[in-house]
Amino acid sequence: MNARRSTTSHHANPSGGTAKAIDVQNLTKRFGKKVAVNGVDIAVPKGEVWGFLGPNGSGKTTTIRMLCGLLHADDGQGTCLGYDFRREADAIKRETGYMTQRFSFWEDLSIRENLEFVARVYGLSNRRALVDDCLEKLGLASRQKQLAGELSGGWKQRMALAACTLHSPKLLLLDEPTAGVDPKARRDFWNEIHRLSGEGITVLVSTHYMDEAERCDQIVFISYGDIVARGPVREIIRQSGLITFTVGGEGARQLADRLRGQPGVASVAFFGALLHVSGYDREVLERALAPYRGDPKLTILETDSSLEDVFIQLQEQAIAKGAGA
Ligand SMILES: Nc1ncnc2c1ncn2[C@@H]1O[C@H](COP(=O)(O)OP(=O)(O)OP(=O)(O)O)[C@@H](O)[C@H]1O
Repeated sequence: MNARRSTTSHHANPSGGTAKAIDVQNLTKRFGKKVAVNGVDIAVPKGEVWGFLGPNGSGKTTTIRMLCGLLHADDGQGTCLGYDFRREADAIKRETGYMTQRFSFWEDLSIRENLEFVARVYGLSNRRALVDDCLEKLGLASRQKQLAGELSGGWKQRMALAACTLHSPKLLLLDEPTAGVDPKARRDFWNEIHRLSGEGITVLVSTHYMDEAERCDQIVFISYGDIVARGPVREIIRQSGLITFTVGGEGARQLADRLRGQPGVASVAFFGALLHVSGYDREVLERALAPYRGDPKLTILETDSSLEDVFIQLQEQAIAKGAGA
């Protein structure tokens, strides 16, 4: 089921159009001969939550770091929060909260001490009240004296979110904020993201989790430095043109190897007890499944392709393109 929030028109600006928090074109970064980000365009309306997806090493972190001025772009133009992203990095940093992949706080300081430290680094006034307010909003007040090093993964991430929102940023760039965090803590974390978005904060969040992608207003899928799909989840699934059948029942598992590589079968994957068999041509796909239709122990049904089906396909296409290049 698509768990997306209903969004966004309430964030439209008074002039009628929807103002952009991020509006960059041709963003490019090379490391030696390697092109990590290859002329990417991203335009995120203010107040929306966008998901940034892609296989490991596809350029998500590099893009995020260029957007907040931590990494110099080799090419590209545009604005972040209305500032020129190449020339006004300091202004962007002041109004942006960036959460890195790795926990980067003092493990031997308490939650409160960490937040007070961050408040000092930002030169914020009225620090005590600010930290109090932030602890309260993020449900950290009762744990404020706990050492950061003793927190579970979920609470660490919550503290990191508190730290990167302390200075009231307008934009949050979150790099895999929930990696390794349990489902309940992930859900709580996402509730916070949506609460912040409700306050008008724009969020770009990278993730490998499909359920998280489905909570975003739109997603951008990047592979080998290129954007290969973008849009609301349903739209990406529709545009993919992918057709999926599920195969269930006794013996379904044994079918996987037989179906893989058959004409018309683009991918075969297990989703719990069901086998998802996907392709682009219904007729050819039906032909591949036809020999098993008569088996009374098997149930073969057409289903909506999931984002994960599409994600796997996009990834395989990108790998094939990379191999052929
Ligand atoms: N400082 C660097 N020097 C050289 N190569 C780098 C550097 N930073 C990133 N890269 C390379 O650039 C490519 C993109 O990396 P990046 O970290 O942006 O990917 P990612 O999509 O964030 O991956 P992950 O999902 O694993 O975090 C990778 O091939 C990576 O090895």
